[in-house]
Amino acid sequence: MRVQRWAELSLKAPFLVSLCGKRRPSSSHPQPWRHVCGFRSRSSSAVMAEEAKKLAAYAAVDNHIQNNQVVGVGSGSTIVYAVDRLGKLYCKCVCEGARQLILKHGLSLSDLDRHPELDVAIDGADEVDASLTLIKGGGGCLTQEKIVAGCAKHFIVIADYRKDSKALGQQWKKGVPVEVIPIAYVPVSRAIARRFGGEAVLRMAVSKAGPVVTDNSNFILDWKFEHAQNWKEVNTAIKMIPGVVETGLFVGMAERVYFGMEDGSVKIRDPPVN
Ligand SMILES: O=C(CO)[C@H](O)[C@H](O)COP(=O)(O)O
Repeated sequence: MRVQRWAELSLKAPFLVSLCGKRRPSSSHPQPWRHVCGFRSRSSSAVMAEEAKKLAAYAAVDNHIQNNQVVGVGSGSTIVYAVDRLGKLYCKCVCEGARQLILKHGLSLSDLDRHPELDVAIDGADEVDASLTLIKGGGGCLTQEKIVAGCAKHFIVIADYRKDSKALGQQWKKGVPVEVIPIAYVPVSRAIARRFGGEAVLRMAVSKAGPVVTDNSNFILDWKFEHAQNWKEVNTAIKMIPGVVETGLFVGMAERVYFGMEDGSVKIRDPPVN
């Protein structure tokens, strides 16, 4: 589908569905969006976050993914809905964090060895600012997700309304995840705090003793920053600290973000035109 460049556009579900050219509302069915996409009636109360995730995921898949494409798939609770929607297509998925989910939906699983270039990648986010800078890594998969997104011709993000921010830190209070080589976590934590302020705290596991260990056998620091920064510069500078593997700052990567909104609409945000 042709990607149009709207600065920001809010679509009601029926219009969106018709825009996709896939499920044109039929006059014989007064509320087709309820039926086809599981949307709530527009007259009902505000949609819950879970339903908003689904709205965003379905719209993004319908608008950006076609049969026979190779698709990078992230992880998290929002991506579950995207995989559900992908289940109706024939495509190959490259994904580490949600392998079982991909297989469960009968989708074919591939990897970056066989497909180093992806047609599109789709993923959730913990927060999205006005410039489409993302915080990711709440689930600890930031490094693999950044690699997959970086291999894609188009990187599309899906989120519910709670992730929509003007500036990072407004909504997501847990800080920027930074994946570190285990022996380096104390020096890296001190270096980040000294250079950029705030506090970088070792993420502890919930159902086991000790720190969270990533899929790459590393630790995660959650950097609770104090104020807005130049995220591109900060991302580059943190990555230069010895022992840092990757940061959860995704700067200049997302091509479009779909937010499922409380009123049942889907809001699309593209990067600002400079
Ligand atoms: O970055 C991620 C995992 O590392 C997720 O994409 C992010 O945490 C969003 O998750 P959810 O869709 O559950 O809110």
